[in-house]
Amino acid sequence: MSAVSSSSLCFYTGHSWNSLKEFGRGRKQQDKKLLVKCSSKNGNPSSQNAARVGVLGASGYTGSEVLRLLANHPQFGIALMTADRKAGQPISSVFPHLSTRDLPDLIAVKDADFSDVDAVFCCLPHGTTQEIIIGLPNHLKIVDLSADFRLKDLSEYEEWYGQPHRAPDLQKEAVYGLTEVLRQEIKNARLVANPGCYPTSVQLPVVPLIKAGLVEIKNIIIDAKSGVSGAGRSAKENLLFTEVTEGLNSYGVTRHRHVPEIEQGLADAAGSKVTVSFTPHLIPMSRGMQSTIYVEMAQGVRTEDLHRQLKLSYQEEEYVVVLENGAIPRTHSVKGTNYCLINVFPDRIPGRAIIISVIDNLVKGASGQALQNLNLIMGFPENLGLHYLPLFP
Ligand SMILES: NC(=O)C1=CN([C@@H]2O[C@H](COP(=O)(O)OP(=O)(O)OC[C@H]3O[C@@H](n4cnc5c(N)ncnc54)[C@H](OP(=O)(O)O)[C@@H]3O)[C@@H](O)[C@H]2O)C=CC1
Ligand SMILES: CC(=O)N[C@@H](CCC(=O)OP(=O)(O)O)C(=O)O
Repeated sequence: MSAVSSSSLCFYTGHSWNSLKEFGRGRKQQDKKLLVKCSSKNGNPSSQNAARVGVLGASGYTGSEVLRLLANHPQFGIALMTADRKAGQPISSVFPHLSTRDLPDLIAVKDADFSDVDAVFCCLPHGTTQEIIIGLPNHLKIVDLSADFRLKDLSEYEEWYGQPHRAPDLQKEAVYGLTEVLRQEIKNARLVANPGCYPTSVQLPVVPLIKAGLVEIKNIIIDAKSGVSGAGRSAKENLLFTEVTEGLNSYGVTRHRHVPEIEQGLADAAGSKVTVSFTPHLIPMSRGMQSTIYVEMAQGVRTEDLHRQLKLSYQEEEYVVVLENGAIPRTHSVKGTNYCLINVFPDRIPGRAIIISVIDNLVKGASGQALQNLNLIMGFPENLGLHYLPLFP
């Protein structure tokens, strides 16, 4: 846990939750000190920025979120950006919303020189990622947002991603980046495999309950919904406005590539194999994700026990917030932020519980968690550059 003191601030968004922890006085003072060290207000890399960062795939959705977060980061300067089809274009034309005084108007390049760069966020499609990362110089710290280095078992990678892994040695070195669960390992990593958005929303509530032996590892059912930005920015027919709006689309039914990632994380918590039912859905909103998770409780366990355990597990955490009894997590409450909100409800079927977990797929589900991880690797407070309140409505 970073050296953050967080005080509770009460919010009222039409629902009775009040436990979203907000920016404590201690943390603001700490950030002020760091800001004094940073000469460049506009995010340009300067000798006084503590680290020079590259963003690979800066013209995509997660790349743009990394840039937005870096604009507000006192210690990271943006040293370079890469793109594929959009190489040669300035960021102000690729993302007009990012053409502000707080970001340098860098031109995206195809081939970059990394000699003067300390770390990269790799926001590229899976498959392409491993080919690019294998050619990067060894001095670079890498946070990879793709799925390429998440699965420890290479035969599982081949089975679910349809091709053999082409960087097996690097895969062995990678540390899975579920920050709240693997913080100590992440601190010492050179290559972090940032988790997928659905796996983040599922593992954060379920891992502590499995570790505590409060839920059975059989019969876990996950019904998950994602905003359309989860599918990336490149044009696809099934993502046209007309295809997506005013409807709900299930996809990957019985076979989505996040199944092995979820099962890997839950099996690590359980110490034995876990099999889940997982069905994702695309819903007509631009960002946000909800996982509704149905679990069977261990003999004699009640939902109050699950709630108490989650509160305990996350009491020191800034970004995972367990709501008060009965409060329903809403995607609106996390939009644009790095928070994961969780709550637990009794099912009408005796012995079962319903867990609801919400995140912003582009922030805690991708770029925000990636920044949390790079902060840890570079020895900065974990929450640096992540101080965003929800965009509501
Ligand atoms: N969107 C989300 O919610 C989440 C995404 N992820 C993962 O993060 C990664 C990035 O996702 P996202 O930002 O949504 O994807 P996008 O499709 O929006 O962006 C992909 C980026 O990669 C670049 N790119 C594509 N092909 C190549 C190539 N052959 N060589 C170099 N650059 C290339 C694109 O450049 P150009 O624009 O010029 O073509 C673009 O900058 C993916 O692996 C994704 O699965 C993880 C968690 C959540
Ligand atoms: C809505 C949508 O299409 N979502 C993506 C998941 C986004 C993500 O987390 O992908 P990675 O595992 O590649 O990082 C999907 O279902 O494939």
